[in-house]
Amino acid sequence: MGCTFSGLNAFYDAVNSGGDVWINENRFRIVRQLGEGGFAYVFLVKEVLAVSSSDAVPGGLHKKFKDSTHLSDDGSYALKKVLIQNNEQLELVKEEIRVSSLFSHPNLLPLLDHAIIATKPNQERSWNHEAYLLFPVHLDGTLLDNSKTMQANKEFFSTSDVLQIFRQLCAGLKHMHNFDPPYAHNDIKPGNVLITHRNDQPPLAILMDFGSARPARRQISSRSEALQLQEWTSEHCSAPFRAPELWDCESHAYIDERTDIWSLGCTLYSIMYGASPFEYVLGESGGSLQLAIVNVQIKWPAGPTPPYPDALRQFVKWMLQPQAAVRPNINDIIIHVDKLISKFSY
Ligand SMILES: Nc1ncnc2c1ncn2[C@@H]1O[C@H](COP(=O)(O)OP(=O)(O)OP(=O)(O)O)[C@@H](O)[C@H]1O
Repeated sequence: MGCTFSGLNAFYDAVNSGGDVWINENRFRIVRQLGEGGFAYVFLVKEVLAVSSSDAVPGGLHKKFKDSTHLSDDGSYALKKVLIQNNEQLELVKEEIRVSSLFSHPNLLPLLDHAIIATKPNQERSWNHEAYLLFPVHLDGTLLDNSKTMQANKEFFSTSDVLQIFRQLCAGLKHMHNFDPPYAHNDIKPGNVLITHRNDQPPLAILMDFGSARPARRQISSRSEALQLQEWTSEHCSAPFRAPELWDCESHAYIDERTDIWSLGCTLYSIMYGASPFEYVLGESGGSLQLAIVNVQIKWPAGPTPPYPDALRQFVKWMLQPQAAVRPNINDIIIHVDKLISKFSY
């Protein structure tokens, strides 16, 4: 049994007992593991409803989120368990919880509930912690999972599905970029997009993992600030999707949410071809990912398949503008993708 961590209002009780996990007043049974991250495990869980009670259905979460379109009909959810071994990790999880709770948009994965508990004292005699974050579950996997399966089967998304998936990501990202203050997601990549296949409709795309999201705009005014930014991004922004200005930041620079537009361009390329335009370097001995990115050495697949129109390639190139100051913003991107949708969707 865990010991309740108290100190801030945001912390609630979570108690492990008999294979079930309590998050505040709701109880969940672990069904199976769905995935794994750096210090986290993600499980499929099912809400355990109170028996012999006339109001057992709907469950506690349905009472709490009456209007939410994200709640499941059958009480299934995704539970992320984060292992926390030091204060820095504790602060990072608290920040992930704070930022995840800011946004409300159909294409951004909402945090439904959370709990942080103290477990057992570590060698320094301070407490270890575990955090439990509850999300809607999307069982068709991430865009990365889908791309891998499709590549193995020599399949690819239709032009129409590429554009519709991308349009949804833009809608979610616009919510973050137009927030007051604007937020950058900082880790846009296929592994952070959940996909749900639907009958007679394009796949549903939901952006997740706000662990690296931060207020987007900052003025860099010294060498040490530039190096600090580079160090932070090397830990938080996946390298094949990281914008050039985050690899080699000048001592006087203005950084804004257009770092995400670069990652969005790499993600559009990935929806089409299954990997970042710069990921090929990782497979080549001696190749430098940083050089390929800073010099925008995009490798386009040869051959007629997949048969995407040249307009899509030009769209990717437009987002992969190495000078951030002239890179388009999310509103420009949405205007353009809508034009492409009306031209190429049927
Ligand atoms: N809501 C969900 N529904 C279904 N599967 C999920 C959900 N959330 C996460 N997963 C699965 O768990 C994996 C890890 O989740 P997540 O990316 O949130 O962990 P992380 O620790 O932040 O990972 P990383 O170290 O890559 O940043 C995902 O790649 C996905 O396969």
